Amino acid sequence: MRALLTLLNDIRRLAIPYFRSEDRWWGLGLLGAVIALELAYVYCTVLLTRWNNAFYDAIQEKDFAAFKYQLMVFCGIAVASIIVAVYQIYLKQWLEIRWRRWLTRRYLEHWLSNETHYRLRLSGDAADNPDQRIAQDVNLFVSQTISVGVGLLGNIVSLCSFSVMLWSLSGEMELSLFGLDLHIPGYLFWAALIYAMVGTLIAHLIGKPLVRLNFDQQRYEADFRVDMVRLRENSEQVAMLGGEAAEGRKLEGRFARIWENFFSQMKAQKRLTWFTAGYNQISNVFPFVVVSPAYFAGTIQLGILMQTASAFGSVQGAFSFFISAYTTLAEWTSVVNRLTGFEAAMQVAKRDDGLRAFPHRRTPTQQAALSLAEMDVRLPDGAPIVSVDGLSIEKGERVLVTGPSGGGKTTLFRAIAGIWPFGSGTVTLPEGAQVMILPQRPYLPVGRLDEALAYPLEATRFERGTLEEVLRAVSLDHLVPRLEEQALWPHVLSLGEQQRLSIARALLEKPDVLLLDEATAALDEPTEAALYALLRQRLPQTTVLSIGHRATLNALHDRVLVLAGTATPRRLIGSAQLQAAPA
Ligand SMILES: Nc1ncnc2c1ncn2[C@@H]1O[C@H](COP(=O)(O)OP(=O)(O)OP(=O)(O)O)[C@@H](O)[C@H]1O
Repeated sequence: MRALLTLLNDIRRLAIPYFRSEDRWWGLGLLGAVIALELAYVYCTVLLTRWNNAFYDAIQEKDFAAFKYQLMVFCGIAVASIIVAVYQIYLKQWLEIRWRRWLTRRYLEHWLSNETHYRLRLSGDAADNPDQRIAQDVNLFVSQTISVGVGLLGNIVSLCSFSVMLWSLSGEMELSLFGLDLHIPGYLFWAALIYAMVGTLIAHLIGKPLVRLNFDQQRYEADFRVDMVRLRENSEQVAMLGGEAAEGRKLEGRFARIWENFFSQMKAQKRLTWFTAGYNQISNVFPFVVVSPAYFAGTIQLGILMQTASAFGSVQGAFSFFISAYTTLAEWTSVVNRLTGFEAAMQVAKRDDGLRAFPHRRTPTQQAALSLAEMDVRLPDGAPIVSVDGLSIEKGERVLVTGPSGGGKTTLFRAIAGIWPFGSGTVTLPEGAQVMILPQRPYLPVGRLDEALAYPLEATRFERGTLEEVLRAVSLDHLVPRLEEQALWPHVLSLGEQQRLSIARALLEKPDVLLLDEATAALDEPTEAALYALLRQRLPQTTVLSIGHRATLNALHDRVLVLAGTATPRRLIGSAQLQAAPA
């Protein structure tokens, strides 16, 4: 019971915001129309049940005129039902896509703001496959919430209408059991109620494991897909390393989980179907068994028998809505759980005390371009990795950061750029200063080359001449005619070309602080030197911090800082200090 209340509360939390959003009038209008049509549909069913009485009486009485008249009545009810059914589906889908668009935008905004997508990755497995949650779960949530919600309402209304009908029909019948004449008020209603409730309860107990199994299945499917996407993205490396067999084993392993879980799902589904199929068969005759004594005793006409059977079927059908919708409900529950888990993980990732980013203090002064104070950079598990007591770098200064591999240089850069949330300390920058970090392997979005060049700004912000000029400046003249071409650029360009393209990006964006994390490591030394000279010439006001291992880099910088020490955390100190007092 508590689980049900939690589920309902989660659904409310996920669903309500849309109906309070800027799109609420559309949402409420469509929802109102869908509900009205659902009620109209129930009303048509009530009319049809009543029609049974008149129609079968006409047959029993062999009254041909009444029979013909009832056929026309039937046509009227049938046409109305068809129109209602068509528009109900149409408007339901309309509501679905509007709601989904709103919810997808909301999740995308959350996911992309405050580097949440990155922090979620850092925080481990709290929310697996966010892409699946945004693409698939949002879709399922919306469609199932509408269909289950509206279905539930329709079934409650149907239950009430037919219960009243059954109750009044019960008054005309006496129940005789083992020769005893019993008078139980509304006995047909009670019979339907008990029959349906027992069925619902048993189905609930049998179908319970399906919730967990559906949840797991979605997750295993997504893991399998993600691994194949990764393989596709890295297919060249896999081919060069001859890693197909290893990849095959991994994918087989991933698929094995799908296979095993699917079998468990099949078994659980089979158990449930044994029950539901049997239950549905019995439902065909159960009402007749209950009502027939009165018919054979001559108390009621054929029309009443048929109307009662039909009303009985509707009451029991409304009750057993949960039985027939059990798998949908199970899937819906898993979707709701996944979305609530995703929301909670995003909240944690955003929360300041959970994952605190290094505060970026902005100062109006232009004295130091960048200063670090009492930086204590840590790993996600809390282990200290780099410490910087105090460091001040002047505007336009070029500083090289060196140190052992795995020493924490990249992590320090992440902290300076403001995306690394573990640790404490302050990064101070001039007011409005823009920081840009260029990694060793630049990110090139799939699409046109000019878009990849201007990323994350829009290519249209730059004149074509400007884009051509920066390409030429970094010796990528041969790419100038391909600026409008669409391609998988990370696969088409060599790593050195990609690195030159990202230097061209920096030339376009002119950041105040440029962090080069082995951003030229794939280039030959003369080209590397030429690019550093270019940066000095084109961006003289930009403060450049580089990470690099080559000795030739020393001459390209004004100062060298070293991550010193053998134990963690390593301290960042000037190389002069290092010579004076080796750590
Ligand atoms: N997201 C992460 N989760 C856990 N540990 C991490 C994460 N990122 C980095 N580390 C660990 O932090 C340590 C420092 O990594 P970092 O990439 O900062 O080193 P580096 O000095 O730049 O190394 P290299 O010179 O080899 O590029 C490594 O031991 C690495 O495993």
